[in-house]
Parts: sequence; structure tokens; C-alpha cells
Amino acid sequence: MGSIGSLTMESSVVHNGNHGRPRLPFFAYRLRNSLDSADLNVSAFGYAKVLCKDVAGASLCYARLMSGCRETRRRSMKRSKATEKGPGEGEDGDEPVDALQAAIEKSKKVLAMQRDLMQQIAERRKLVSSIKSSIINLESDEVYTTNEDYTSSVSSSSNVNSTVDNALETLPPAISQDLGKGTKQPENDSSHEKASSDLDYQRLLRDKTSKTVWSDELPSFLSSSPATSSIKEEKHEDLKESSLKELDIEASMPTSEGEKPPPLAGPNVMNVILVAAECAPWSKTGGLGDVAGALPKALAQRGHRVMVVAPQYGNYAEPQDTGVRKMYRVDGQDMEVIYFQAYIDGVDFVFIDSPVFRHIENNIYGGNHVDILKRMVLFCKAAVEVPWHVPCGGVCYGDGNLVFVANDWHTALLPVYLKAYYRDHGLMKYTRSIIVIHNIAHQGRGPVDDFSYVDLPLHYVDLFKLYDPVGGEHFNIFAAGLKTADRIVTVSNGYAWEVKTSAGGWGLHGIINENDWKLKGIVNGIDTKEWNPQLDVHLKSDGYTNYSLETLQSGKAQCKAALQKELGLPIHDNVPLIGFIGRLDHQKGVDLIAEAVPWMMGRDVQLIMLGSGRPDLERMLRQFESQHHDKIRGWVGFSIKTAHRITAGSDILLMPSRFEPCGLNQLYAMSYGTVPVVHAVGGLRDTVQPFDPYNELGLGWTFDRAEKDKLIHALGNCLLTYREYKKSWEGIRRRGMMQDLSWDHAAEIYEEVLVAAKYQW
Ligand SMILES: Nc1ncnc2c1ncn2[C@@H]1O[C@H](COP(=O)(O)OP(=O)(O)O[C@H]2O[C@H](CO)[C@@H](O)[C@H](O)[C@H]2O)[C@@H](O)[C@H]1O
Repeated sequence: MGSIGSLTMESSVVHNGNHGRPRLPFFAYRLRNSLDSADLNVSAFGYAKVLCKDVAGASLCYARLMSGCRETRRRSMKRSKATEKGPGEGEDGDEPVDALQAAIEKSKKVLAMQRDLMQQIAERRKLVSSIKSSIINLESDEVYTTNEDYTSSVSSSSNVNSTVDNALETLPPAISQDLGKGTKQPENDSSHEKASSDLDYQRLLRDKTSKTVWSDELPSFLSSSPATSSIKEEKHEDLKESSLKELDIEASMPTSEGEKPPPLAGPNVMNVILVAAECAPWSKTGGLGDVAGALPKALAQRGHRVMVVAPQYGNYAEPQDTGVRKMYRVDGQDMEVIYFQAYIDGVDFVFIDSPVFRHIENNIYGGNHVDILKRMVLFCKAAVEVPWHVPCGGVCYGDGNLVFVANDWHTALLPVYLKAYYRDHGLMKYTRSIIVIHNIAHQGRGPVDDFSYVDLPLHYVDLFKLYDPVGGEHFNIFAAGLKTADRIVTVSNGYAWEVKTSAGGWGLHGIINENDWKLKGIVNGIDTKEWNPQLDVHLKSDGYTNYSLETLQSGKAQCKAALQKELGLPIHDNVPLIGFIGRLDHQKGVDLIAEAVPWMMGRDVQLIMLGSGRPDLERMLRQFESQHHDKIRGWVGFSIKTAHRITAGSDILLMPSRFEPCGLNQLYAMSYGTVPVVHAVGGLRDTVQPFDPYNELGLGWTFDRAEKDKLIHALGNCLLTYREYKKSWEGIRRRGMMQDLSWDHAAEIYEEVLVAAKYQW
């Protein structure tokens, strides 16, 4: 009996390779209520795992199983000992035969229940695939040519509803209860807040296949555009694709042992499409590219289905032509776009190819303001339709349970298009948008006449109109996006506060204050694969080396020497090496560094500056280098490799930014054991805790005003600590490296915002 017990356990508890914990099939959650938990206490090894609610529950189950197993073994050993002793010996320790029999009976019952459960699962899968094939049949049988055809086909596809209803009836009770719960709730009921994703799924199927979706009465401004006529023509396909997608999700739910554990996002799992004008590593002029390349991966790791949409500026290696081509009208001209796609690290990257984006990777915001505006109009029009047109892994995202994440003014038109083209007409009812402010200083401003380029109904003009003392009455794309999006995020808490002030809001503070209720600050994370001294690919050659907390001293010293050598500076380990990396403009406070250069040159330090931007500041960098050739290097240009190497080889990173929404370089610096000296503003204040020599706490030095003297004071203290207080210095570096700066935490908070947007009506 004992051997049977342990065998059953080993074969039925599925271990997660990483943690040795049992994995739980999805239906365990659904069915847990319908099974008798008291059975856990017996040797119910065969199904105990299906009763566990979560990983903690799983551990508990596992512990119980282990103790059950030990008990069975103990009893078995006792019995065999008793047998060895021979007849008449040790009777007092023997199990009564009928207790054993009872245990056998219980095990049999358990096995029967398990068989029953598997059968129910198999039936449910059959049902789902029959619904799918009935939709596929619909697709092949019916050709939509007129509105009439469309209407009749819609009514015939309401079979899907009844099939789903039937499906609900035939599901195991716990499942049908869950699915059925919210179905009677009216749509405008506040109980939407509590709606489950299953409810959304049901509602979607019903709505898509019956009344409101794809109303034939499209507004005239929509139907006149070829782009939107293509929408009309393909509405039936979209409709079915979306339904298929939903069914696919159902069908792909883990149904048997050994499949994926439930997602971290739990019931909040949704479809997320992040839209940005740049995305690293394919395109990057600054921090926006880094965020667009990394945040989606962290969201995908939480279980969301995530896509990034960006323009295709060059010939990228990974994305493949999807074969999907669409026409959009911009300023009276029809423009074709081709959608490319790649699936990397759990994320769908969709690139939009068009002659207007091609080969401008080194100047993606170049051209006059109308050229840029027209590019962004095309990009946003093409991006808002991606969920319908671009099959990723064979299946489009569809509009259900979908949130767009727009970034900065370049994509601020997207929330507006979502509203004007769709939601105002009862379409994409379950799609939401959030907008992330990375830098509010750039807003897509222009004369009010620019409104003619954005192709919107006339009454929308007021969303864009803004008056401020600087620009007078003007056209402002960011303003319209902020008003229209369901939620607003800024890239730090400090910046969330600053954008509400007249100094930090750059004319948009009034609008942000009015929309304060939907604003949230979330500090950026960093891509810990890309920016990690242990893995950094740019430290693998030319005398550099990868290093970790354990090898910080020697590793960093080696990188410093390699950097000095590469740039032709004297190789001195004990001379503090100060770095600066960033766009050369007013924001980054490069001129403050320039003012402090004479003071610095009076000290035994080295300074390396990497940047590009304003021509006068570029000239200044070159001039510094030629004036102080033994101490300064001014690298004008954009070099990711050099940025990584400066981050690793410098002792100190200077960031005297006048304003800094978040700042990534100080985060990269800290994770490389490089000590930041920063102006305490925006995200810099949020992320660089000033050094406290009394308690040996803190991560760097801060100064409270963007002024030369303040910078000198902070840098002076930093240099003193570098030279005189080696232990403190070491502590600062180590604390910086020990922080968890990954995107994991930020992604969790983004998820809260996505959920809030989803339930925003
Ligand atoms: N010459 C050069 N060569 C190579 N690499 C260079 C470079 N100049 C800059 N970089 C890189 O570009 C990125 C700059 O990121 P930041 O966050 O510092 O600034 P940015 O102002 O562009 O971003 C805006 O968006 C980000 C993201 O939200 C916010 O952190 C920030 O505060 C806000 O201003 C870093 O990866 C940096 O290494």
C-alpha cells in the first residue's frame, strides 16, 4: 500500500523545474469549490494539486502530500516489520485491516473523480473547437457584398451566442457559474468595476456578433477616406477574427498538467499595445526608445499579451513582412503602409513601413514641422488599426480587453483617433488608451491651421486649441492627447508633481490639473539584460571586463583603465573620472558643466562627455577637449557602445539637468557602481537619495538649484569622499548596485493603471 501511495504522488504532482513546486492546472481554480477539501487529509495524492488556489496553496498542498506520504511509508514500514517478526509478534502496532481497506476505497474514489474531471475538460475542449469551426464555416460560406448581406450574416452569426450559451450550460458547474455571473449586468452599471475577464469575453462575443459593432452609419469624414472604406470592407473579417481570438484564448488555457503556471497579472491579464516613435534597439534618440524596448517585455512577463508598434526607419533584421498592406489618407494624399512583425522575448514588435519613415533613422524627428506632423498622423492612423489588421502568431489582437499606451506628443493623436473614429460611433467599446509623458517640453505645437492635417471632424478643433503667453492661441497635439486618454502616466512621481506647476507644465499645467484624477507617476525601470555590468556586451573587448558586486573593485578599475586608454587619457587609477552622457540641450544643463569646467580643471580630475544635439554645445565640447587635452574628452555623436563604456569606466556621473522627468543614465550608473551627482529635480530627486555620512546611507550627491555654485559644492563633497573616505565611497557604490532597478516593479504599477483605464467608462 505504501509503495502505491508514493508512486501515485510522484506521478501526479507536477514539479515546476525552477522551484520544485507543484504546478497547477488552470481548471484547478475553477473546480476547487466543487471538490471536497476534506479529502486533502487522506492520501488523495492523485488530485490534491487541483485543490490548491495559488502557489502558496500549492506549497501547502505539497507539504501535506509530503506528510501524507511519510505517514503512509511509516505505516508500511511498521507493517513490513511486523511481517518480519512473524506470527504473534508486535500485534499492537498493526493497522486494522478495515482501515487499510477504507484508505484503498478512498483512493479509488479519488481516481474516479480525477477521471471524471479529465472527461469534463475534454468535452469542453471539443465544444470550443466546434464553436471555432462553425465560425470558420461561416467565414468560408458567406461573402459579404452589401449591407443587407452583412446584416443577415450578423444575425446568423448570433448562433455563436447561442452556442456559447449552450457551452456555458454544459460546462462544469464552477466554470459556468463564473462565466455566467456578470451576464445580466447592465453596461452602464457601476458593477463593471467588478466584471471579470470572463464576463468581458462573453460580452465581447455578444456585442461583436449582434447589435452595435461596426455600425454601417459611419460618419461622412470617415467614409470618405479610403483608409476607412477599407475598414468597412473588412469589418466582417475583423469581427470574426476577434471572436476567434477570444476563443483561442479560451482554448489555449492550460488544460492539463505540466503547462504554464497562472500569470502574475492573474485576472487582470489584458492585451496591451504600446505605440512609440522610437524603440530600442532598432531606433533610439534617447530614453523613450529605451522604455519602448523594455517596459513591454516586463508587462509580457506578467502574462499580458503585449505589442509594440513603431515606425520602421531602416532595414531591420528581425521583422518579417506580414503581407498586410493598407492605405491611409494624409493631407489629401493616399499613403500605403506595410506592416512588419517580429516576436521577441514574449512581445510582438510591429513596424510600420512607409516611404516617409524609410532611411531617417539618424534624424527621426527631422524635417519641418508639417513633415513631422504628417508622419505622426500616418503613424497614429496606421497604429490604431493594428489590432484589426496584423495577425500576430496567426491571431489579431482585436478590440476586446485592449489598452493602447501612447508615448509623448508624437503618438498623442492615437487616443484622439480612437475616440473620433471609433468610440464616438460605438466601436472599439472595450478599448482604452493611456498616454505617458516622458517629456512635456515637446508638444507638437503649430498654428491653429495645422488642424487641417489631422483629419478630424470640425468640432474636435477645441481639443487642440490652447492659449498661452508664449505661443498665443495655437494648435497643440499633446493637449488633445492628454484630454482624451483614459489615463495619464508620467515617468516619476516628482515629475507628476512638477507638470502641474507653471514652471514644469510648459503651458499644459492647466490641462493636467484639470485631469489630475487620471494622473499617476511611475518611475522607469531599466533593462537589466541590456544594462548590466555582468552581461554587458560592450565590456567584452578592448581591455574592458564584465564585473559584479563581488568583483566591483578590480572590474571597475579595469574598465576605467580601458576607457582612459581608449580615449587617450593618462591612465591613472586614483584620479577621479567624471562622465556625462546625454542630449546636448538646455534640459540637460550642459552649460552648467561648462561653467564649472574652470573649477574642475583646477583639480586632479578627468572629464569625459558624450552627446549630440545643439551645434553650439557640440562645438563647446570639442573646444574643451582641445583646451584641456590631458583631462577632457568631448565625444560628439551618438554611440551606444561608448555610453555603456563611460557608464562602466567612470567613477562619477554628472547630471545637472534643469528638469528631468525620470532620467535613465543615473539608474544605469548606479547599477554599474558609478556614483551620480545630480540636480534634485523630477526623477533624479526620486531616485538618487543623497549621501548621509552620519548614517552611511544614500546613493550619491544632489544639489537643489540648477546653478554652477551648487553643482560645484555637490561635486566638491563627492570628490572629497572619493579621496578621503574610501569606505564610505565603497558603501555608496555597493548600495547603488544592490538596488532592484528592473522594470518588474514599474510594470506592476503600470498594470494598475491599465486596469483603471479598462474600467473607465
Ligand atoms: N550621445 C549619446 N550616445 C549614446 N547614447 C546616448 C546619447 N545621448 C543619450 N543617450 C542615451 O539615451 C538615453 C537617454 O535617456 P534619458 O532618460 O537620460 O533622457 P531623455 O531626455 O532622452 O528621455 C526622456 O524620456 C526618458 C524616458 O522616460 C526619461 O527618463 C527622461 O527623463 C526624459 O527626458 C540613455 O539610454 C542614454 O544612454
